[in-house]
Amino acid sequence: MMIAKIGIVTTSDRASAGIYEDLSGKAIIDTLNDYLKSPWESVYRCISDDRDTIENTLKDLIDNEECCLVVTTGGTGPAIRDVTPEATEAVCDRMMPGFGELMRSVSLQYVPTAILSRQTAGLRGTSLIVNLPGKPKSIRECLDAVFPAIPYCIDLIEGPFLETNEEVIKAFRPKK
Ligand SMILES: Nc1ncnc2c1ncn2[C@@H]1O[C@H](COP(=O)(O)OP(=O)(O)OP(=O)(O)O)[C@@H](O)[C@H]1O
Ligand SMILES: Nc1nc2c(c(=O)[nH]1)N[C@H]1C(S)=C(S)[C@@H](COP(=O)(O)O)O[C@H]1N2
Repeated sequence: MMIAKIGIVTTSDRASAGIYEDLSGKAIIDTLNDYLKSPWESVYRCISDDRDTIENTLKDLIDNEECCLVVTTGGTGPAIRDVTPEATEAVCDRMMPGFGELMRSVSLQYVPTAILSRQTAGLRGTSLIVNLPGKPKSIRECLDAVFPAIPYCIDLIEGPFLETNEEVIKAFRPKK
């Protein structure tokens, strides 16, 4: 069976400088370990909120590491240093706006400031990039909402077959 490589990118000036531990990157890895039954391998990066660094990291994870999926955390808000959505859009050839729409909508159940996240998603060639907010607790809140559609999206871009632990999260595949 093909092992899916999944990129995890934390963009945070403070986590990358070691001022605090990167709990959000860890939360992505823990969540994917919970969700996925099929074998997968994480390729992890914790970087500053610098736009060129984010773009180069995303390109490296997709073009060289061959990740079928890259999940980012942080840098989606309105602060001046928050540029993850712009970096994502710059490296993608097609955007997937439904991800941001759904995550913002679901996140409103948890925080009234959900609308402050400009999180998006898009395709670079045959890889999917999904932005999550920076707060550790937002990771599961957002992934629980959008992950059911991710395995089918990866099927459509001809990536590896992602199988989930159905008691934790059920992947929805409209066509067999
Ligand atoms: N990767 C992370 N690991 C642990 N806690 C985080 C992380 N990212 C954000 N947080 C927490 O969430 C709070 C708000 O997140 P926010 O995205 O504003 O981070 P931030 O302060 O912009 O990070 P930075 O300024 O270092 O890039 C932070 O103050 C921090 O307590
Ligand atoms: N699910 C969820 N979404 C959330 C949050 C949260 O706690 N949970 N925090 C919001 C806040 S306070 C901000 S400022 C934005 C942007 O966060 P970021 O700059 O860390 O990416 O995400 C928003 N979306």
